[in-house]
Amino acid sequence: MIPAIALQGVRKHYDGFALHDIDLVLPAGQVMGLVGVNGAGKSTLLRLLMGLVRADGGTVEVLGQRMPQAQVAVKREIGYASDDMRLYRGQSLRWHMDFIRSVYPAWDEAYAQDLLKRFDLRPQQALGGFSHGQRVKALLLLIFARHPRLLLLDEPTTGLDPVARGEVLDAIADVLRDEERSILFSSHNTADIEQIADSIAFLHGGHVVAARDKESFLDGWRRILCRGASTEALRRLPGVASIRDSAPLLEVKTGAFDDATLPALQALGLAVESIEPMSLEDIFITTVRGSGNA
Ligand SMILES: Nc1ncnc2c1ncn2[C@@H]1O[C@H](COP(=O)(O)OP(=O)(O)OP(=O)(O)O)[C@@H](O)[C@H]1O
Repeated sequence: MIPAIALQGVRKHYDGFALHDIDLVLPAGQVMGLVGVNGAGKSTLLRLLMGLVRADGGTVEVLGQRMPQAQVAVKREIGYASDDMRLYRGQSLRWHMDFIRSVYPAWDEAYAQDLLKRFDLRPQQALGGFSHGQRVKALLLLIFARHPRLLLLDEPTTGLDPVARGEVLDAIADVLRDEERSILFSSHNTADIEQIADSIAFLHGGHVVAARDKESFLDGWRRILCRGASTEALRRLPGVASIRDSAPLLEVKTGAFDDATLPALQALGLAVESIEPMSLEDIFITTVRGSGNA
């Protein structure tokens, strides 16, 4: 099946910032979470996918078509939510719904009505009077109700209160339940990503520092406490990303935990005291600190 997104060797340079050789594939029907701190390059990557900016090198394919060349055709199939999207503050949500309905034959009014209720939005109210959370939900409603094949959501949950966050995440999860839709969404909130993503990419300093499916991310990382001394051989063990000496124990974080890990530690004279899974947030921070891409 044609992937929803395929980036190969993509580069983009700005004064003081660059995206470096980005390779990323989002299979059709999956949700990918793009995690990165402020300024990591998340919005730039999404703009490249939308054809809003042109890459300096590499290839960008969206729904099987080259971007930005195919952007006119492909954009009809993409729902893009970001700060770049300008809604008319003086017009009501109903006005926006009618406008999009007139342009997109796939507009689903019953679904739009359902989302109005779930998001507790008043369609006659002018958008200028909406709170930030209401504006985000209005934008998502306008996108979701036209059933795009691919959703590109740039930090859809940032700045939302916990209730609104839950509503938005549930709505995103629902989009996938009914049909074969693909979603790429960015966030610096790892909890949101953990909740709904099938795969995760960490972006830092313009590099993809890790990209895997969620289960293998969580399965592969462990925090191991042991007794013994840190050595060069320990630092060189596959996957070891951080070693902290908090005497009398040594804390080792590894991203390549498997059956060989404990025998390897024992062979170095370390006595393992405990092995704990790691949260996605801890995995992200450890990966970023160890990436060398400040
Ligand atoms: N058009 C542009 N011209 C010059 N620099 C740019 C441009 N667009 C983005 N940048 C720079 O690229 C870097 C990455 O920005 P980007 O918005 O992609 O990051 P981000 O991960 O989305 O950050 P945030 O979480 O703060 O939104 C920043 O240093 C930004 O200043």
